[in-house]
Amino acid sequence: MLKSSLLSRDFPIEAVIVDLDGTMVDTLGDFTVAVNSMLADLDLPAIAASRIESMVGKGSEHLIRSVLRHVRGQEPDGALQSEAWRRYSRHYLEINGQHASVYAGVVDGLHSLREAGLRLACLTNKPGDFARPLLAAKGLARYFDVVFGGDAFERKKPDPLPLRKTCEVLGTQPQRTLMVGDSSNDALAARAAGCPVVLMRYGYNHGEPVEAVDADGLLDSLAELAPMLRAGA
Ligand SMILES: O=C(O)COP(=O)(O)O
Ligand SMILES: [Mg+2]
Repeated sequence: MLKSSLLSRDFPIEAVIVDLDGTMVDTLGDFTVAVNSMLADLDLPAIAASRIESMVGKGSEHLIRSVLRHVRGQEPDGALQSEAWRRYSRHYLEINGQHASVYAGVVDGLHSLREAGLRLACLTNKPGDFARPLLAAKGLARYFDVVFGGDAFERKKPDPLPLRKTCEVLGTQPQRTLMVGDSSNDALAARAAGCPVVLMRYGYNHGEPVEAVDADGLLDSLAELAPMLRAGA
């Protein structure tokens, strides 16, 4: 269901910025395998996928820090953090996409948005070197004019900077650029940047119900979006 403000004739949507993890691809399996391989290397105990799910969303450095804090019960020092990061990124790149699946409706949804003449950007907090091969492996890269990872700009979502910069590159105003995400990170960044925002109900919202997040609508499938935008144009 979308709020009517999103369908305003004053600001028709010209471009869509799409989040990656939890929005287009269910990557929890990849995160779990890479994190637990890293923990095994460091002789640390494994962590459950359900726990990892609540730690995903603020980029890989944040994930590693949260995992180490959880399994050791204390803040990791810089040396452990960098060794963990080195091992995690090696494992992640080895298995990238093998334990991940594209959510139902994503391919149809992206195809329809392009058919409707909208420009598309992928903006994720995942490092760009992880995101680009994943999009390519899942056949999603072709839909995007640009792809920005969490290391593309000085700050990540929930800071509005990545959305503002992406709008600049797309050549669209924030009010005409819709953010599609799955978490409060995406919604906070969009609100602060002045972009309308819709969230998928099925993603990872730091273990919190997504219904509680301030957004312009919630979707069960990305395939619902283009017909809704067309109806409001
Ligand atoms: O890698 C993460 O932490 C989450 O990435 P996302 O911004 O695509 O949800
Ligand atoms: Mg996400």
